[in-house]
Amino acid sequence: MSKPLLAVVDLFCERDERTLFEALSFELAAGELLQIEGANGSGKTTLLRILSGLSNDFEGAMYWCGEPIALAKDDFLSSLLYFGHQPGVKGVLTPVENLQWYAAIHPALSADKILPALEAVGLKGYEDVPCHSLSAGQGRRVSLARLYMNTARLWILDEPFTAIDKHGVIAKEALLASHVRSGGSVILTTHHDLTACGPVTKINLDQLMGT
Ligand SMILES: Nc1ncnc2c1ncn2[C@@H]1O[C@H](COP(=O)(O)OP(=O)(O)OP(=O)(O)O)[C@@H](O)[C@H]1O
Repeated sequence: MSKPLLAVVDLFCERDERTLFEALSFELAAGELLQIEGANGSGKTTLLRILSGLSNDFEGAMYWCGEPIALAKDDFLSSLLYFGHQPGVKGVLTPVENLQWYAAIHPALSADKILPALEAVGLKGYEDVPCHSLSAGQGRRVSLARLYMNTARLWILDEPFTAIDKHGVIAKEALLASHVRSGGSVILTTHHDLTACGPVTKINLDQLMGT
């Protein structure tokens, strides 16, 4: 049997002496979409940051393709696209410049896909406008354009649909569906009901903690 892409064993995390989650174990297979649910403050962002290697403030173990994640770090990081709560878009740069910068620092991003990606997120005509002149939703779309440019096996997405209009959400759901169909995996948080992504595995942090 093939090993899971990511395995999480007995994760425990507390902040300010409050347990956010404990005894959290799960496996993520290639081609699986996992939605982390929970109320505001339940620990979704904290969990995603731990899973992405951005926070070491936890107990428990994680495995990447069967290897302890510390030993598989290079492969794990080059296989990961993390989309954080903040758009990560520099206002003084244009959408094209922002994406050129992303492509330069992330090996999973392909620079020749920048213009098609901006068109795919509805920003054709805005390629060379400084991002501080864009709306909140357009700024978020610049960041989301990264998803159209990359081949990372694992996407970890924190509230990717924030500030995105209804048509944009439908398009992003189709993109997630296409990613998992082609064998990619997704872990995301969203308060939207996912209706067009295919099968969704869910973990609810409130239920885990009995709150
Ligand atoms: N660096 C930190 N130091 C101390 N407490 C923190 C830190 N980061 C998060 N917390 C606390 O941990 C709890 C969980 O925060 P987190 O952002 O993970 O929740 P969330 O489920 O993503 O919430 P939301 O749905 O509002 O985005 C909150 O009470 C928050 O105040």
